[in-house]
Amino acid sequence: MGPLRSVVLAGGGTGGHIYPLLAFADCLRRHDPSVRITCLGTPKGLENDLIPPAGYDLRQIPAFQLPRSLNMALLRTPDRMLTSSRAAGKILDEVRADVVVGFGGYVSVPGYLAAWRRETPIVIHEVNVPPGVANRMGMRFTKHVAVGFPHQPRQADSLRDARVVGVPLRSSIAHLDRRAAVAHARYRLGLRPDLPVLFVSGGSQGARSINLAVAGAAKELSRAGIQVLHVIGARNEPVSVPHDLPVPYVTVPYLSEMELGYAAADMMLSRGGAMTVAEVCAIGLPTIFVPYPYSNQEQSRNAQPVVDAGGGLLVDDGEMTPAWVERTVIPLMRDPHRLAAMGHAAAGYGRRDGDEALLDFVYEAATRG
Ligand SMILES: CC(=O)N[C@H]1[C@@H](OP(=O)(O)OP(=O)(O)OC[C@H]2O[C@@H](n3ccc(=O)[nH]c3=O)[C@H](O)[C@@H]2O)O[C@H](CO)[C@@H](O)[C@@H]1O
Repeated sequence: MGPLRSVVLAGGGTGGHIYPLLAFADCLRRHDPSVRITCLGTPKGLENDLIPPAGYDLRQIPAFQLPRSLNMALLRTPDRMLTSSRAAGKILDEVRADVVVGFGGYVSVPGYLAAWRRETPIVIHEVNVPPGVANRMGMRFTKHVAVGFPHQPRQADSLRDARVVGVPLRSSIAHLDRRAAVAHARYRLGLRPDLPVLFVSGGSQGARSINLAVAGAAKELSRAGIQVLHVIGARNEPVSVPHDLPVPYVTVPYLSEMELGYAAADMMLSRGGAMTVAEVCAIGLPTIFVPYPYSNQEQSRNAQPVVDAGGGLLVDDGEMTPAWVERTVIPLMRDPHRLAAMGHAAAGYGRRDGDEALLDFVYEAATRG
């Protein structure tokens, strides 16, 4: 592999764009501690909470609102986007970027534009079908497109020539041995070691419908001897569950050490964000997916292949009621054989080496142009 001296990483807004960026940065640093890594972010995005604590240089460029459609974005290339792209360009020049790797989200667009103007190689990593607006814009400037899942090139024309590399996952998740870590994880989370655990998460923002449905079933779950670990979402109102439940029902606004939740869990109930799908499959955790209903079926498309392989269930958000949770979750959680079979099927769809595969692709793109 040829040497890379300086790499600029762009992606932000939600956890779904930032976590793969960080996992890739870790992989890059592991392979070559001398490579300079610079991340582009906006002043308000979640990247400010996640990237600097992970030890990476985060440079802020001015934020702008990206229209939801590509045509609108191209028609009304707003002044603010140009201002942002000039700011990104200054950073690329200063760090002498060899390559820009973008993970989507509005902050990646100025990075793509600036790199294109300088003829700096661009690599795009996309985890969704269809690709987001930012990455679709970026694809006009590069042929180096990588995707997270094998079904994406079959389902979106724009991804037909993309390389399937998998999804870069945090190494604490990619290398998680659930069986070895379960006792410690349950202890850390205040859960009992001996009873099954349902792990509930609405993605990086939390999900109100899931929160209400599961909390509404708290009494019945508890009566069935099922413990719950429930990530509510930092901006959502707390859920109300009875105080005198006989088994633990633990709620947290956000779980930074997501691997603890994954290790503690026997089953997950979650949104179908692409990172979550990639993570539960990599670790073989059976999951009930409840896709976010307002984003163009993006999340049901993420989860469908896993469900087809037998690794999980797919449920409409509209069905999320306490009665549904009681009817479906309780019998499933009481059936360890079925859970094991689902976990095994999910693992068959997952992979743990997305970071390494993307790194190979980036080296190729940067050295061959
Ligand atoms: C509503 C919406 O548009 N959602 C999109 C958003 O999802 P969003 O960012 O919610 O979801 P993802 O599931 O892709 O990623 C969530 C990430 O946050 C982490 N996490 C979550 C909760 C927590 O307490 N702690 C924690 O660390 C998860 O481990 C995961 O790595 O980006 C995804 C990737 O582009 C898309 O597929 C989703 O459709």
